[in-house]
Amino acid sequence: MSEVGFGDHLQAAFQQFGHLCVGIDPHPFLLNEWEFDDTSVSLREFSLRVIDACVGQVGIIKPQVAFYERHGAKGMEALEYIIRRAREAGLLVISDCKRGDIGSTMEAYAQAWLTPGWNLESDAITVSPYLGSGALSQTVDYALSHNKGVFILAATSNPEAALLQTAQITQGIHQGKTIAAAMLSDVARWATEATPQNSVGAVLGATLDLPSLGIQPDDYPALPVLAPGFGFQGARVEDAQRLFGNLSTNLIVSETRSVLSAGRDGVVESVTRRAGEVASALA
Ligand SMILES: O=C(O)c1cc(=O)[nH]c(=O)n1[C@@H]1O[C@H](COP(=O)(O)O)[C@@H](O)[C@H]1O
Repeated sequence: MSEVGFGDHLQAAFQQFGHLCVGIDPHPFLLNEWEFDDTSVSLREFSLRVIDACVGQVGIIKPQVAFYERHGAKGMEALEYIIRRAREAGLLVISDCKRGDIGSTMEAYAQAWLTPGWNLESDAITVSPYLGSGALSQTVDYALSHNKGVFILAATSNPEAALLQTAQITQGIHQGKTIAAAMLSDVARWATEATPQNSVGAVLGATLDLPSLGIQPDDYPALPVLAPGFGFQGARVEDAQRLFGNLSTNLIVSETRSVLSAGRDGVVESVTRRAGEVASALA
């Protein structure tokens, strides 16, 4: 019997709840709006409220690790706790830790975040290929052999990224492509070869005009795509099919501030409404 991997859980989440992923980024300004102080205890309480609002409405959450790291060991303890609670409640947890280093160091990060039973065990992580995508091969192998997922940054939503990610490669198998297109091709190759399927994906910002980065979405297989940039950063989910073409099949629509700025009293309504809007946009 074949193993049930991250990709299978992702498909089940899409089918049951649609494509919304609620980011949990406890910005100090959000903590303040939610009438919490800026402490590790508040991080935990804030996150648990978001998790409660998500259970039964969305299938995927994405805690942003940086906001927990801000509080040192106590913040990381809060993160461990909320990841465990979310996974016990049936949510898929993509820990947004954006690790990127040489291969042997990446292996340690993969162990930290993707080992069953370990403190930070998540269902998937985000990683950066900007030390060379080959440096991520152990991470991809580790994730797949533990039925976990990996999302590799290809084209990011922030405007500063363009200078680097639109630069053209002048040698090797990707000669003539932009860096973003080359990264996406590498991710697509891993994604196609991966078993369990749908467990390796790319991060593509929804704020981008992909063709201007040399990326024609319909030229790629329908790999999982984590797409931040909807909502607060300005992209509209109504445009998702047009922006992502074939890649919208397995699109994870990631939103944080647009959903969480509803405040502690409005978050349940906000998550429910947004999940419905995303489901209709990608039906
Ligand atoms: O990997 C990410 O999630 C990510 C990639 C990217 O290209 N742009 C981007 O904004 N993000 C993350 O998505 C979140 C932004 O959420 P919003 O509040 O919806 O803008 C933050 O946690 C970012 O670190």
